[in-house]
Amino acid sequence: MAISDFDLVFFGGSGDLAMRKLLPAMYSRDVCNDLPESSRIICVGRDDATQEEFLRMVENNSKPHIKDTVHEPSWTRFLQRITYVALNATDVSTYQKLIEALRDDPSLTRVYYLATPPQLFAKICDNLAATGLATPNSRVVLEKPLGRDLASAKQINLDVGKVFAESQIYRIDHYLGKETVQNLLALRFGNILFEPLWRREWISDVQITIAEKIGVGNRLGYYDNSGALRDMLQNHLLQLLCIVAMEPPTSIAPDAVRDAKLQVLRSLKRFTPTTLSQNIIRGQYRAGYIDGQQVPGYREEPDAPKSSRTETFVAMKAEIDTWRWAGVPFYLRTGKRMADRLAEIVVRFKPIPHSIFNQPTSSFQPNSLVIRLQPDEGLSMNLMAKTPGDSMRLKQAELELDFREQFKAPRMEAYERLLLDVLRGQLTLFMRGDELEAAWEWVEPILEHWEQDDSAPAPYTSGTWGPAAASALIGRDGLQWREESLPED
Ligand SMILES: NC(=O)C1=CN([C@@H]2O[C@H](COP(=O)(O)OP(=O)(O)OC[C@H]3O[C@@H](n4cnc5c(N)ncnc54)[C@H](OP(=O)(O)O)[C@@H]3O)[C@@H](O)[C@H]2O)C=CC1
Ligand SMILES: O=C1O[C@H](COP(=O)(O)O)[C@@H](O)[C@H](O)[C@H]1O
Repeated sequence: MAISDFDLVFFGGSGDLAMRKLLPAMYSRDVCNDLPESSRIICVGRDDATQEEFLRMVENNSKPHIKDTVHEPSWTRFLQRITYVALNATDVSTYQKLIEALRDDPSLTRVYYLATPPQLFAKICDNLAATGLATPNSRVVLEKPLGRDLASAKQINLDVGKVFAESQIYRIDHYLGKETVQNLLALRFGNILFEPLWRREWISDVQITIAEKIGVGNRLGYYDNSGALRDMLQNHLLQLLCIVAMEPPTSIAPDAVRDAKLQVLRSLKRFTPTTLSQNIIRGQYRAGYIDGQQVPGYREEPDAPKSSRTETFVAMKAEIDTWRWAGVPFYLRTGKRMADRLAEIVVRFKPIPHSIFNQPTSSFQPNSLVIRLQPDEGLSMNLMAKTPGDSMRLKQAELELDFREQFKAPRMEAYERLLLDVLRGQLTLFMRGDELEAAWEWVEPILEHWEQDDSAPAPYTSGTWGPAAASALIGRDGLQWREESLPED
């Protein structure tokens, strides 16, 4: 679908996110000729920089983050789209500068992307309304964190909802922009093969892992107040779980998909005092080695509180109380400074009921489907196959689908896809307000439990797969995390 002419305003346009992700994403789409000729990008910050100074900042801080070789004429054209506006987003009297930078044409799409601390969302929306900028043709994009608990998420929904209709609000979860996540929809609902098996009768368990090698980097101020549960699990992991577990939506229309995801979130089994302590593990990284380089522990990171109890790792066993999923454990895990950068979903099927071969049933690895999001994007299906030769020996073999190899198409970063969707007015890959609240509602008892529990997160050495307790969590059910079940190289 073609994009019509737009003015895109990045509040926080001078910040880290805009420089590292948003502007490079817009350049990448521009170079592919996805943006209308006259469309404009307005970057807002407080700093009194001139247009020239700001463009130098973009040159120095944003251009290096473009993945492909920069095509200089396209880069020059891209810079010409950008206007820098210095204003204090909380001071309505400064918005005149923004009014002057915007084109006064109701046929244009107008997008306000709030890449600022969330404490500014309400004030920015109020000020946009007060200055007549919250027009019916405008859209607002909200960056995470979308709250730090249920009450603050509700407040954001309320504040933004006073000015913009739900159909104008785009809540970003960049995992939904990842190619494989959308491919999961294609796999489940574009094929007849999987859906009949996609249920408790055939699936034994599901593992979802997002492991990172990086530590907190320069985001300690934010992260120490957040932790892995708020930063990754409440949003990215739960969104992945929803797409794996949801009932077939009637179409790909935004509300059809979002209704189906909401149903999953509302069906997640609530934790009890017992399951809260048994089924959730939190950890914090200690010094160790990543790719042969020594790295400090979380508490030794610059500015980290020496006795911080913020979790940099979380693993849990979740369950979904529906006919389709009752009794199927969903193991979720995420952490920083882990052994590898890896994001994957592993769907394990039940074992065969009886062996007709001269091999015991226990020698048959149950089939599993591995959906890889990172580092590469693809699927692998593990099957039992006959080994070559004159004896009937069966061994595990892999059917592999590498999306990039298969389609030979250039890769699109998540932010590129999501920004295009905002500009097209396509809401399917964005969270609705009630989804956001349902996710917080489920997570909140965990946060409360940890607040009352004065024990520290389990330490784990950087460069490992997390605390031993995470292996014990899944081991209790006679299972292993996928990497633990793979043969050593
Ligand atoms: N950085 C990242 O990788 C990610 C960040 N986020 C979230 O995005 C948001 C922004 O993050 P990030 O870019 O890292 O933060 P930065 O601190 O780097 O940037 C904040 C931006 O907001 C602007 N800003 C702050 N207060 C005002 C104000 N009163 N008026 C106008 N502009 C203002 C700053 O402008 P100036 O400095 O000129 O005042 C700056 O452009 C945060 O909520 C963060 O949690 C989410 C995902 C990833
Ligand atoms: O939202 C976030 O995601 C990143 C990980 O994203 P990825 O696309 O690189 O997997 C994480 O590092 C960050 O802490 C979190 O805020």
